[in-house]
Amino acid sequence: MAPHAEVETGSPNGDGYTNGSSRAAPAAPKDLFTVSSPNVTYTDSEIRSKYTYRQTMVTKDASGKYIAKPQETLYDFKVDRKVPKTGVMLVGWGGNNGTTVTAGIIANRRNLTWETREGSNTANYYGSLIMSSTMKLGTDPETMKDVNIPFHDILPMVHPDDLVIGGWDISGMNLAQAMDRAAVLEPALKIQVRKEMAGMKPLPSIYYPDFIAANQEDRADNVLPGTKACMAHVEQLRKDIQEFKAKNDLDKVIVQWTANTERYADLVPGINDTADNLLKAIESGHEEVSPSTIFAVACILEGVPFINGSPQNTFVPGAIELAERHQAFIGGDDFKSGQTKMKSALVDFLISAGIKLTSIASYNHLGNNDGKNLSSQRQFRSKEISKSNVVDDMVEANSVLYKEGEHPDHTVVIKYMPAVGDNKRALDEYYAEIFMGGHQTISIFNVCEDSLLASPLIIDLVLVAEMMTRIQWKAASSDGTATKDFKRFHSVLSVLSYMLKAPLTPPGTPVVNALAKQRSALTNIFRACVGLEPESEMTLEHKLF
Ligand SMILES: NC(=O)c1ccc[n+]([C@@H]2O[C@H](COP(=O)([O-])OP(=O)(O)OC[C@H]3O[C@@H](n4cnc5c(N)ncnc54)[C@H](O)[C@@H]3O)[C@@H](O)[C@H]2O)c1
Ligand SMILES: O=P([O-])([O-])O[C@@H]1[C@@H](O)[C@H](O)[C@@H](O)[C@H](O)[C@@H]1O
Repeated sequence: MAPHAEVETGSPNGDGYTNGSSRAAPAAPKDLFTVSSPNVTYTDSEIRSKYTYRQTMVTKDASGKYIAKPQETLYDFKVDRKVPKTGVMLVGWGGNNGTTVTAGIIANRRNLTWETREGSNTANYYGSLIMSSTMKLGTDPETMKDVNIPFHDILPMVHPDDLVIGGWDISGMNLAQAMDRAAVLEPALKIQVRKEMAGMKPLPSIYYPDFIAANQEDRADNVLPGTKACMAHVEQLRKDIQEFKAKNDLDKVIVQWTANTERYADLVPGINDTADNLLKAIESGHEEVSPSTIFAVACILEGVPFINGSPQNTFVPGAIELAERHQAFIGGDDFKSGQTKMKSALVDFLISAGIKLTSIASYNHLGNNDGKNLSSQRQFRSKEISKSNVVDDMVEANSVLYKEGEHPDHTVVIKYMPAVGDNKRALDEYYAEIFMGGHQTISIFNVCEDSLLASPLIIDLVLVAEMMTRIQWKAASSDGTATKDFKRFHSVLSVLSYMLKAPLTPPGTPVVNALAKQRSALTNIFRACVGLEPESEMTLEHKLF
């Protein structure tokens, strides 16, 4: 993996920041590969590629027969090679995920090891697609074997060790105290990061009690004045971001919501249906504007990518329109960490194998604060939606098994059981019809250590969102004439879908939940940026000889 800058351990200054100002700028990573092609050029600052995007457009003739027509579109991609000094601000920084990902990055940066009863552990980024998975670069012509590279090396991405971390929380505990409260990490690890984390204190946040469970009130001792939307809150959050960026001498900031799951906001015409109405609603203090939407608006106006790791409908239509207006990046919803990640792979396998899944029963219980918040029906409803819709695209794509509107029974249950803490238990039963009236029953018992599964996703979401800010494209029209200037991808980053249960997509575009398809999309978009063809498993070189 490309080396990254040796950085000092930020000596915290206690006001919600690690002291990034003394940190060295990330060294320019040494390229693991270059592409030798007339369609790809490298300069010190950019990678340029000409990429032919091949699709098959399908129409119907008068008789109703499909007509499949191959179509090619030539794109120019431009990638900024300069890896920026990047900070991440977590909303809910003092939570289980926030403290765990912070400790994890510190431990990796310092290459810590710690003893447990099973033996010695060394810091790693397992569970991060970007940091711990590989992709096939190509084939060795001598051996005809695959050449695989670390996913992180396909494009000049930020290294998580170099991330500067800050954020907000309605709980005023410093990160060391909050790490103890979370009860996720081993004492032998905690003791090594405690000093640094003790100096990290979340910034006060906005708290509108009606949006999260009432049982969260006892944590809310670090809040800004005001319990409903106002433009002062938007401006304060923008100021927080500006100060974090300046104090830590950052080039980029990414903001992620890993705070509690909120209830859904009602979609109210004239209030949150358009960008202008949403801004007016904030001005007027409308009670249907949630804290997460306030954070989204602040980030959009500040030009900072905002990602929602929880299931609520943060991105009301007005927020999406505002993001499009400002060409700001947004992404969400709801980290896909354990039970649902498994589901989005297993359901894809079953249905694409022609097995008719007829029911899915997903039960899970957990004992962390997330579970406590989700014990409230309105907050659970947000999660139930995101956990239930994950099979829709796979079912709808198979008209052989399912008639129009037909789908498997699907139930989701979440219970709060304090005893198990962060070690969520997921129990699933998949019931399917198979050949000639047979049935297949798959029962899974899956202990998901929630925060240790979610933390690598938080990192991947930051790395991919930041990378997307350095990629631009323009399309040569089908007649080959050059078209408009370079522009960024659409504001809604559906490319983040692999890490999310309920992927947000540009209005009117389809939602893909199948895990393999999501990974393939991310992989092949990044490959296209360096002029490489999509990964194909055809391996004709092994078949046609
Ligand atoms: N595997 C996972 O852990 C996982 C997977 C998918 C989604 N999620 C979602 O991620 C979120 C965080 O999970 P967690 O386990 O860290 O929960 P947590 O309850 O431990 O942490 C949430 C934190 O948010 C803080 N908070 C609440 N409202 C806030 C506000 N308005 N501003 C700032 N801070 C606020 C709380 O004080 C708390 O510290 C939850 O919404 C959860 O549903 C978690
Ligand atoms: O990602 P996943 O394991 O399917 O879903 C999880 C739920 O099972 C769990 O109840 C909830 O607390 C987590 O926030 C997460 O959403």
